[in-house]
Amino acid sequence: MNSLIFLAAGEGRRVGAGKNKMLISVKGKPLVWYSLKHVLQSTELDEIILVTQEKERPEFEEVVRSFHTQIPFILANGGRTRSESVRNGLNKVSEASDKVLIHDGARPLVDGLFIDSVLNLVNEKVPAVVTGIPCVDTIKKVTPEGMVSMTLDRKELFRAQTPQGFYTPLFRKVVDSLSGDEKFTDDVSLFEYKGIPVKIIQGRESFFKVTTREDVERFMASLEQPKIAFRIGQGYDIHQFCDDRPLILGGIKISDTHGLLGHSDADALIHAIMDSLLGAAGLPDIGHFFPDDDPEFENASSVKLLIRVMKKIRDMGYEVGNIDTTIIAQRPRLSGYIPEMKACLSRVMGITEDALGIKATTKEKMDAIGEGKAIAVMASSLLYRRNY
Ligand SMILES: Nc1ccn([C@@H]2O[C@H](COP(=O)(O)OP(=O)(O)OP(=O)(O)O)[C@@H](O)[C@H]2O)c(=O)n1
Ligand SMILES: C[C@](O)(CO)[C@H](O)COP(=O)(O)O
Repeated sequence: MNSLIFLAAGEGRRVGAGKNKMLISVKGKPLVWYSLKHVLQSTELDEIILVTQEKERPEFEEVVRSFHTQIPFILANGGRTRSESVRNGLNKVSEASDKVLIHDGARPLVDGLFIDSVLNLVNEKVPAVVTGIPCVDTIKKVTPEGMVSMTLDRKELFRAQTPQGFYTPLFRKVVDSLSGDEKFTDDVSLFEYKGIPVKIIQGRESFFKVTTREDVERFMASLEQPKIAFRIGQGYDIHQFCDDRPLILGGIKISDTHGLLGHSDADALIHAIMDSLLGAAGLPDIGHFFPDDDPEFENASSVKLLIRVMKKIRDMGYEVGNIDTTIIAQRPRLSGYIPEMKACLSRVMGITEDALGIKATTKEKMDAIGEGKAIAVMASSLLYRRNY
């Protein structure tokens, strides 16, 4: 059985809102609503121990009711310190609990899948797991007089976050063995103090704790922007056949003659893909970047142009979700070449083969393409960008 102790009994003095920061209203909902919403995305939790100050209980109960969740919520009284609140919460954890997580309610952007992955790591042999962020700043140890006494080796330093997970029977034992006077600022410290190994895994910056007024603003700003921006784009290209050029499609030479007419190597598949990528990124088309009267691009390899387009979109922070294409050609028969095209283009674009669709069809002998005078290609791309 999996339990989570949800800490919400602080005063929020450092935020200075004149009330518990968990009850600050953000877009019409108390901050605790966001934390609980994310915690409730977990599929592994069997009970939540909600630790609150007694006088604030009704407000928290109202938030819990609003979720209409099946997970039992058990209420515990907050203590004078965070550690005391943890103790009180632990006293309410069910006897049958195997694993217990402790989570600061003040980390509203935690996610349920992450909670589940911490739970899955904990067992009798790995009895304590802490999440943290490797330090990127140089860390100074300082004296009370404001002088630097030493510089710590940041390679060995992590900033601890919650959730922190424990094998419940051992956690109970450790908590019972302490006097309660020890000063710990997080929960795995109890295990470190007792010499019990603690595993650390990487948390996420987004799980920051709302501690100051700036953190409240950072949280509000995070609600304004979508976490992932998706962009779609389409591309189309058509080239006439000619007798005296090689036929190159998808970066693959299909024949030495009966190729396509064009300023570059006339690889219509790559051209349509490039236009779809550029369009998705809101950029002008390939004619703008690789003009057909510029000698630089005469007989140019379209693979090389594709590399340049990929760099442009990656520089803007975009990644390819997937690309789908249809080659419309009456001749030659292309199905045998498609695996090679996929291998070549996915390598060039740095995407997996399953992110690239290449299909071929004919025009049933109708119109110029159907008469074998040209090849056309349609492409669609999905780009995404993470907003941090
Ligand atoms: N006696 C306490 C103190 C803290 N917490 C909870 O522990 C988490 C982390 O604590 P902190 O950020 O220090 O919250 P506050 O104590 O509310 O803030 P402050 O120290 O600024 O007063 C918060 O979710 C807080 O509600 C708690 O349950 N009981
Ligand atoms: C547990 C903790 O969130 C890990 O970073 C942190 O130590 C809590 O400290 P606080 O002073 O109670 O906010």
